Amino acid sequence: MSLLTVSHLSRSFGGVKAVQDVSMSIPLGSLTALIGPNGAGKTTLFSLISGFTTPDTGTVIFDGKDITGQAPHLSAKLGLTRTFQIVQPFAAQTVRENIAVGAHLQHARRVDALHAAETVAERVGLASQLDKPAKDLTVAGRKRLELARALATQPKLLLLDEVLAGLNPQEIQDMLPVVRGIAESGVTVLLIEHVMQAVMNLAQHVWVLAQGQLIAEGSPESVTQDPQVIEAYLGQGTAARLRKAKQDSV
Ligand SMILES: Nc1ncnc2c1ncn2[C@@H]1O[C@H](COP(=O)(O)OP(=O)(O)OP(=O)(O)O)[C@@H](O)[C@H]1O
Repeated sequence: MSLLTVSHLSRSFGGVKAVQDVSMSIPLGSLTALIGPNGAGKTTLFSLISGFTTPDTGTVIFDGKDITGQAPHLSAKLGLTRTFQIVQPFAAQTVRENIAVGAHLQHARRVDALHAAETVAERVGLASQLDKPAKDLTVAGRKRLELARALATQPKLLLLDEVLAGLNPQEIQDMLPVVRGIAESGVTVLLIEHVMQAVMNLAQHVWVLAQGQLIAEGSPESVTQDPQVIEAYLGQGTAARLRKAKQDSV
């Protein structure tokens, strides 16, 4: 069953076709990844799905409802939440209070939101940092906080925008089980990621965007060997050059 169905979604900014006629279907309970070179349209696609940007054409159906162009807080209430590449916590507030902001979507009473924040902190490995001001967190801590705030809204679908960016190899290794754990708890996850090691490690299915268009999809192994994908990342003619280099070397 599809939890999210995007049909023929397009959005231009002036002359730039950021997203062009993109259609995709995200199965309930899946962990999939959206990859593509810089400027491919990945973040714009997230913004179109989550309601931060209105599409020129196309539709977004989430959990059986048409949410095209719907305000982000209404979609979040239905269970669709996204994170942002640039993490902006309330710096002077504690980690607990920051996570509670997300929890308030489902919990009207402050005491309940603060309590829910503690449970979520456990899930992302922030339990020991709950009383720290957010500004005292490391980059890796801030990434976990962003994840926690999103998780606290109790999403059915979580759109993760580069939660591993800026982390060192050890921090990435530490974060992978956190993301996998979220998916295993029943949350459907779609992640934008440049760290290919993480994509290969986590994703069951990969979507590839280039210049606003979906150019490939499939298993991580198949898309990374797709000539069109190699060209999109490394430039025209690369796939043929690589093939020739391989033939010459045998
Ligand atoms: N608000 C905007 N106004 C004008 N142009 C925009 C706007 N948002 C995105 N763009 C343009 O749309 C294109 C797609 O950008 P987008 O940020 O979606 O790509 P991306 O794949 O997320 O890139 P990256 O991997 O570098 O984050 C780019 O050419 C970008 O400059």
